[in-house]
Amino acid sequence: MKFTQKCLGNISKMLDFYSQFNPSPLSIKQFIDFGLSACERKSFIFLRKELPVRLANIMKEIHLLPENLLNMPSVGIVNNMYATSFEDIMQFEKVDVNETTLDKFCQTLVKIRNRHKDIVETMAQGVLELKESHDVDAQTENNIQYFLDRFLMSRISIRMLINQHTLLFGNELNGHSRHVGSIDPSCEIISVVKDAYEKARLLCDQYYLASPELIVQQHNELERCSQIRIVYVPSHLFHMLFELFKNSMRAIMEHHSSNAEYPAIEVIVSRGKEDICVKMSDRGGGIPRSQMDHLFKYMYSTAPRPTKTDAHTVPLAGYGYGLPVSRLYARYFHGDLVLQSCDGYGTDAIIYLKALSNEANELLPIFNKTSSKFYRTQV
Ligand SMILES: O=C(O)CCCOc1c(F)cc(-c2c(C(=O)NCc3ccc(C(=O)O)cc3)noc2-c2cc(Cl)c(O)cc2O)cc1F
Repeated sequence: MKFTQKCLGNISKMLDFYSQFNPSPLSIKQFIDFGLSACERKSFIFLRKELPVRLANIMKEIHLLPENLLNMPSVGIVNNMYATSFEDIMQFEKVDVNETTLDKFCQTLVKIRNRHKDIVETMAQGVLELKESHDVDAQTENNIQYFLDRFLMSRISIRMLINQHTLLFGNELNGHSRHVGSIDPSCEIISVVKDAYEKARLLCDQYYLASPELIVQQHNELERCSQIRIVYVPSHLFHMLFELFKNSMRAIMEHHSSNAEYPAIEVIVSRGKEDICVKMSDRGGGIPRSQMDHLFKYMYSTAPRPTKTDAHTVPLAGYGYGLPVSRLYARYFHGDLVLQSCDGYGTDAIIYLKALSNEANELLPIFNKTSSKFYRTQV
């Protein structure tokens, strides 16, 4: 069914209302402080407004997408999912706060999280449908890059709010007693590095029957001899590191395919006054400077879906969104992920994280005249 015919029903008025508000970014410190006081009613009151604001902001942006993309079947599915989830939350807009509504709210959040769990793949399928059915000009490609960065960042932020509430107040056990929701107040970075390396090494050994070793060091400028720890979401850090290890291993194994020896991957974790950095260096042959930007492009990297059953699919290859999404995770709390490659030698990937939790604020896309203008006036 054409997108324009899709009936948004009575929610379009509420979408207009809630999209007038800017999302309210929270810092990791605020997440922790709130989580330690853990008041379910306050969380409910905050979320029953903030979740519709964040959903409405990104839904208004979906409606500004180029018609060609908007009418792709998979994009229609995503739009309907968001409309359904928006309606689910609207049920709680004016209800009395009691035990029953709090339990129902938690169940609704879990339902929404499950509904949206494959949205990245569904969106990637929509981009693939567009590539296969239309010529995509530079302006459309730019619009899609701009939109997907914002759409996927919005999704990270909505899942963060849902996870905090369901882990703090739902029946889910987060399995780590000291964690505050999904946040580890004392996340030991080197442990996450080693965990991500071992998981990527498993895939590498399965496909290449060998894998590069890991050399990891740390340099703590502030407290010389102690482990470098951060208040952070371990699953976000794992996601970034796992992606980078897969890419480094793929480059090393392909570049040294005729050798019996493989150069180790070197990781340095450093802590300064402002930043914590995780630098991953490999000798995988590197990429020409002219090709570097492609790695973060959704359109360029949208490869045909790797068939799950095809045993010969390179297990280190995904849908091509691994790197841009990893950079969004780094940027979500005002960090970054950058690549420096030396063609013919190897690649350094650096994850920058805010050392101080009060500076690690959510970076949220805001739907407004500026963002709308971007879709209309791209040259
Ligand atoms: O499918 C996915 O999701 C993973 C998508 C991603 O798949 C890639 C992948 F894992 C690794 C590389 C790659 C190459 C390569 O491949 N070099 C050989 C070549 C030589 C010439 C040219 C050229 O002329 O164009 C291009 C590459 N060299 O360094 C890296 C490299 C890339 C990243 Cl992001 C990293 O963190 C570490 C690395 O060592 C490229 C990928 F693209």
